[in-house]
Amino acid sequence: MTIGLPALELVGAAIGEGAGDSGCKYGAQALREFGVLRALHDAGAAIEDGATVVSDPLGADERLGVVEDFSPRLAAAVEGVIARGRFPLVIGGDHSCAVGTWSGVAQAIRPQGALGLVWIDAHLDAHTPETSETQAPHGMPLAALMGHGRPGLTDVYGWRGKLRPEHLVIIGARSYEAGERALLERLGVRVMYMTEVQERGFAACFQEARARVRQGTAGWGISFDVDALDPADAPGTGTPVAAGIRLDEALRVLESCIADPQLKAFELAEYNPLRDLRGRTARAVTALLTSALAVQTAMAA
Ligand SMILES: NC(=[NH2+])NCCC[C@H](N)C(=O)O
Repeated sequence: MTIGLPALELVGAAIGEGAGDSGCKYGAQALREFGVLRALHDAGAAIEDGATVVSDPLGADERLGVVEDFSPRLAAAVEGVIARGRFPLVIGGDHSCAVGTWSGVAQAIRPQGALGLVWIDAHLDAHTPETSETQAPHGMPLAALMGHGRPGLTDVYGWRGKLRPEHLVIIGARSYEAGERALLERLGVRVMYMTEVQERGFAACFQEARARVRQGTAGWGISFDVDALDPADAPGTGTPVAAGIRLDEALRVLESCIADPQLKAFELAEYNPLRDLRGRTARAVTALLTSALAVQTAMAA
C-alpha cells in the first residue's frame, strides 16, 4: 500500500438491460472471478470488495424503466463509498450505469463544488429518447447527466444538471448519430473525436482533457468504456467499433491517475464476458485498472 493514496472499494453495477446485448450485466462478476481485486492488491493498491447493485428487469415494463429503478440505488452505493472516505471503482454493467455512478459522485461532492468528467468511449452516449434510433439507454447517460432526457434519469436526488457541459470532455468517439452530436454541439461540449486522437496521440488529448475538467470543479472522474479500445485488444464488448485507442498507449497514459487527489472515482463500463475471447479483454481491462489505480512503489530490499 502506498501512503497517502485513498483506499479503493469496488462497486459492481450489474445491469445489462441498457444495451442491446445484455451480457455486460455479468461484467463485474466475471472480472472478480478473473482476479481483478488480487491484481490491484498485488500492484500495491489498498482495495476491498464492496456492494453489487443489481438491476431488476422484472420490476419495469421497459428498458428505461429498469435504468430508472437502478440509477438511484447505484448512486446511493457510490455516495456511501465516498462518505466512508474511500474511492469508488465502479465496474459495469452497460454504460447506462454512468447515470447512477456520477449522480452519486456529484451528490457527494456537491457541498464543495461541481463535478468534472473525462469520458473515454467510441460513442457519444448523448441521446435523449427523442433522438435515439435504438432507444437503448446505454446511448443516453451523458445527456441525462447534463439534464436532458427522462426525469427518472435526470432528476436522481431531486436535482438536475449533475454535470455541466463545460466540465465534460469526451475522448475517442467514432460512432454516433446526428441527434446526439447536435445536442453536444449546442451545449458546447468538447469532443475529441478519434481522428483527433490519431493526430495528436491519446496522451496529449488526455492531458488537455484532464486540465479542462479540473478547472472550476471540486473533483473529477474517469468513465472508461471498454469499446474505446481497439477491438483487436479488447473484443469483449457489445458494440465494438474498429480503429480505437490501443491498449499499450492507454496503459501508459492512464498510469497512476489515482495519485491526483482531485480524482474522485473511476468507472469501467461495457465489459461483456460473453463476447470475450480467451480472456483477452479481461486481461486488458485488469491491466488498465492496475495501471490507473495502483502506484508502483520501489520497494527497498
Ligand atoms: N455505451 C455504449 N456502448 N453505447 C452505444 C450506443 C450506440 C448507439 N449510438 C445507440 O444509441 O444505440
